[in-house]
Amino acid sequence: MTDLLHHTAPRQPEATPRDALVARDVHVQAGSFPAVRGVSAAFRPGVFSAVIGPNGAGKSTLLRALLGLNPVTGGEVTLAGRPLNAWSRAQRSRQLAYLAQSEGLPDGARVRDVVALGRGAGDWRFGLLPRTPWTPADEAAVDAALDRTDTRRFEDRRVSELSGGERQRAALARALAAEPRFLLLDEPTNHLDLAYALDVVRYLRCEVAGGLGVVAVLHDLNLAARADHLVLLCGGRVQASGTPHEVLTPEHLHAAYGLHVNVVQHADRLLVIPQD
Ligand SMILES: Nc1ncnc2c1ncn2[C@@H]1O[C@H](COP(=O)(O)OP(=O)(O)OP(=O)(O)O)[C@@H](O)[C@H]1O
Repeated sequence: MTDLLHHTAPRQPEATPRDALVARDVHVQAGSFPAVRGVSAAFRPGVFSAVIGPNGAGKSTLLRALLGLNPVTGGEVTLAGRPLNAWSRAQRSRQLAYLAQSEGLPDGARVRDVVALGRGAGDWRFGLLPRTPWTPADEAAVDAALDRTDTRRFEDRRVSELSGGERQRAALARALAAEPRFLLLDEPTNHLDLAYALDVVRYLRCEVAGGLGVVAVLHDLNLAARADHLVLLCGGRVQASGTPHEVLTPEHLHAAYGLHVNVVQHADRLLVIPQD
């Protein structure tokens, strides 16, 4: 526990509030490979956390363990102080939303119907089933998610007619429609141009300001520098965690990526520039 407090937010008196999503000494096997080896980290509502690290560091495996999708083989994950497996699947899915790396969306469906899936209105793999009863609160949550991701203007278009960036925003709207306490995203800016990638980060920042806890796996360190809290993984272990200033140091990045980098302050944030 002491170690956990030290790693997460050393200057904040309440590093692990009661409503946090917490990994304590978590180990996860991926097949026979120990992909996550003793990770401790606390993720809080109202905080934008990013999990960074080189390819194969264990980022996706950790994210799936935080969602209860990968069983932990040691340690535990707790949500609001209760072990994740003490929550029913339905309770858990109301608290934790997931945006996977390659989010499969039903090509033939309208964007609005896809966003409605976030309310549990069916599963596209089994057909778009209307949720019953469908309430005004469900309708309002879909509207709000469309507005907050700027997807309402194409709510009647079919997924097959969207660009990659529009598709990603529709997927984000679907996740937000669930009104989760935490949103966990695996490389949400993958394949997006700079403008779309910044849009996604901007939308996430707004949600965080409204109290959502965001945990995003990010490869782009200059996007990750916009997060509040970073966890740098390497070889399945935490190399460093804390604020961007604490984590994005030439020493930590050299240890994790084997690269020499310069880290400079630009306006109100850090820029990581490889020397090679
Ligand atoms: N089913 C599996 N069987 C064996 N090894 C696996 C399996 N799934 C993942 N691994 C290994 O576990 C390690 C961690 O994988 P993971 O996908 O979590 O890493 P990552 O940090 O998300 O990587 P990337 O940035 O490349 O997406 C990798 O070395 C990977 O090869």
